[in-house]
Amino acid sequence: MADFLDGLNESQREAVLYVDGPSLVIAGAGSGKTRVLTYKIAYLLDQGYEPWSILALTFTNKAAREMKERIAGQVGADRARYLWMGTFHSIFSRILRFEAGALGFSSDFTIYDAADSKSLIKSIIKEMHLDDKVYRPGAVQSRISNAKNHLILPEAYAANAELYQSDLEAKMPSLRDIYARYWERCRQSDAMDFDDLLVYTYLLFERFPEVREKYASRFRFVLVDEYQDTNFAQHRIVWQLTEKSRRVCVVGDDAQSIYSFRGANIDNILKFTEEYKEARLFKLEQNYRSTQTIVNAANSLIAKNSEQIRKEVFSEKAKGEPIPVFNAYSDVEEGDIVANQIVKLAAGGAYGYDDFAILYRTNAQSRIFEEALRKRGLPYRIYGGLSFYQRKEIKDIVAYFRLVVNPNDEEAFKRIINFPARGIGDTTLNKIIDAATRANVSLWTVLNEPLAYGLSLAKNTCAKLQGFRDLIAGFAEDAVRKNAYEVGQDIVRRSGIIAEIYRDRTPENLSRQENVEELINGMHDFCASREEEGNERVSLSDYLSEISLLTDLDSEEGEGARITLMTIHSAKGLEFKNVFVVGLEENLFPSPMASGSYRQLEEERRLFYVAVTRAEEHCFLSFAKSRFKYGKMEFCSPSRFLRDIDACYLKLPLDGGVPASPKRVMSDAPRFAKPEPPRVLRKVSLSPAPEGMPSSKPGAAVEVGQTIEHERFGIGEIIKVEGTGDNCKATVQFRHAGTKQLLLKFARFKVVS
Ligand SMILES: Nc1ncnc2c1ncn2[C@@H]1O[C@H](COP(=O)(O)OP(=O)(O)OP(=O)(O)O)[C@@H](O)[C@H]1O
Ligand SMILES: [Mg+2]
Repeated sequence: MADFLDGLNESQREAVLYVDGPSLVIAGAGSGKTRVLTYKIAYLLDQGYEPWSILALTFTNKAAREMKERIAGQVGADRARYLWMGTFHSIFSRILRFEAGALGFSSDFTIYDAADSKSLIKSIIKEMHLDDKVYRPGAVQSRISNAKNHLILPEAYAANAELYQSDLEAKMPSLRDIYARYWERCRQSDAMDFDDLLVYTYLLFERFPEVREKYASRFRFVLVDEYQDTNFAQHRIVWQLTEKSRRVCVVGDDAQSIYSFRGANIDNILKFTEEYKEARLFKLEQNYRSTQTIVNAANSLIAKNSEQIRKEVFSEKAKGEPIPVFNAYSDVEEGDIVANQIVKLAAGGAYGYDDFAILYRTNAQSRIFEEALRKRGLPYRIYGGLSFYQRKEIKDIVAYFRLVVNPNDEEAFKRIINFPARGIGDTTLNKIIDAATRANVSLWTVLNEPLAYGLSLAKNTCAKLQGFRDLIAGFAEDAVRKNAYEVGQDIVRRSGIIAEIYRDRTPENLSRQENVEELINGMHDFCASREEEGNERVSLSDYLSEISLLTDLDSEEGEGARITLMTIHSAKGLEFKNVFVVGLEENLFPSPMASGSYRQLEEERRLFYVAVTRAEEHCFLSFAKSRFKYGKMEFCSPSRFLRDIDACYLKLPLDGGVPASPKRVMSDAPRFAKPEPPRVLRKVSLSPAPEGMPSSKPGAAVEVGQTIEHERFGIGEIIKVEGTGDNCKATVQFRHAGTKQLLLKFARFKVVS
């Protein structure tokens, strides 16, 4: 024990060793808050706490995984495995699955993602004959979400004069009715949206004191990272669990609170010491991440905010170089400057590609950087694009899975009732929705007995509905006996989806085919690994619970080092040797939505602080003087935030220099980040039989017999080449990934021999 405490400084050690009551660690970026939590958990385990009695709540699942790995290194993987560690959403969905019955849900309840809830809100607005230009679904969704994050349920919402007033001002007087209807519809669908996972956990503990007691005594110690970004609901749940035990430790930095648009509230930090009166406050002042220049620059920046808890932060690392500010002529040139800098730094040999991150304010900025990196053959990975599970073909299949597991799932129902096309049109669907709404039942219930619910339908429409019902009911029967992988494969084949996407061999379809195979392979591996852990039959429902909260941050790291591209919001808690903070322009960063409000401007400044403090050795800032926006060129002026950093820490301003001559190593990378293929041998290929004669070799630089190295599938031998030009495809027998057909235009590989 003494050994590993050596890795802490005096104040960190004090914070770790204090376990007798509530504590709060407030400290600046890079000062070891997350490290304190990690060590504290190891310490608790060492003190005899059982792993399952420790609950640690992190901001991303990835953060939880990394923490667990570190703890495993200290106390052994066997013990670390049983820790309750994850995001609020993933931990509480687990608890809710156990306790769903009490709340009137089944344990197979669906989790609606943001797109599902938006789609349901859209239908409701339509059914209520409201104007969707006034009641914009996105705006309605965020108001409902905000209410939920404040634990305001529909009844209380309707009774609240202040909220009504605000809805009137927004010209949305019916908002409370939409909310009430939305709430009911989710219940009928046996579905919870992301916010519900918190609301229902809170309700569970509030309405069932014995259940609350059970969890409050199971979790003997509760720890929370990034506490500044918890919302009211999360804050209350932590209170429910620890009011009695008082064993709670939260860490955070008010200067990094960047999620107020999601209901996070810095006041939670302040309230903590009011509610846990005996709480001990620990401060950490030494930054172990960044050079002195970066720390000082960040300090000078955040000092411009008026609302903050005063803290000292210093670094004893190298002084470091002043922060260069690049002044690009255009957005495209900004991309080139950044890519050239990376080439230059990487050439020195001191850095791998995973030592670089490009951080931007909005996802839309990624494209330019992608192109610049791609031109130079630099490997990268984008986070925050569509995650694998949000792609259309995957969502379609997952909708089948969802309906099979939970036939009441309205959004899944609507998505696939006529996909693939089976002649059931919108008119019929609308009749079903109407009847279901009138009778307060799910769409599935109406589908089962259309006549009983007064549906007037043509005979052949009835037959089609019956066919769909039987298809799903058949899968559901199988799902009780078979494992997720077997049912999944069956569904993909028998639903007609395979026929649909193998119908023609357009490049889009080829990539869809690959994705579907990826999904099924993923299911195979999921079942295999769960079975290895001793689970008997891994059900489709188990699989769905596993994937419904995954984001692209959670997919496996790519093989080989890559440059990271992400928004600053997703970079929270992370660190990289070299960080590029780009697009520092007015109307972009700060975001145009923030410029009008002092509070929001301060939040944008905190966001900038988060960005700069991700850097360990080099931080680069850049802005462009012109940028393509909404299809036209706009001139931009440098961000006011650049003036907030003391000039002595900056190297001002630099022009781009000569763009490097682009060299091509790999061809086009796909637009979105993709989960890596599982490491075990692939068990299935869903492709139909290979086509007859190989066509003549096209102009592409590959031929049968060559060995290639693919970025994701590894080493393989080309066994067939067909098609020409853009349609040129190679069939490759990979050593560890089975046989794949690659469209050369898109494939990322190099010829080895
Ligand atoms: N006492 C220490 N000795 C050596 N390295 C340390 C020490 N404390 C922290 N570090 C290192 O400093 C870096 C920052 O630590 P950590 O990520 O825990 O900070 P943080 O306060 O959580 O930062 P953020 O506010 O960005 O989340 C990590 O690489 C960590 O391993
Ligand atoms: Mg941290």
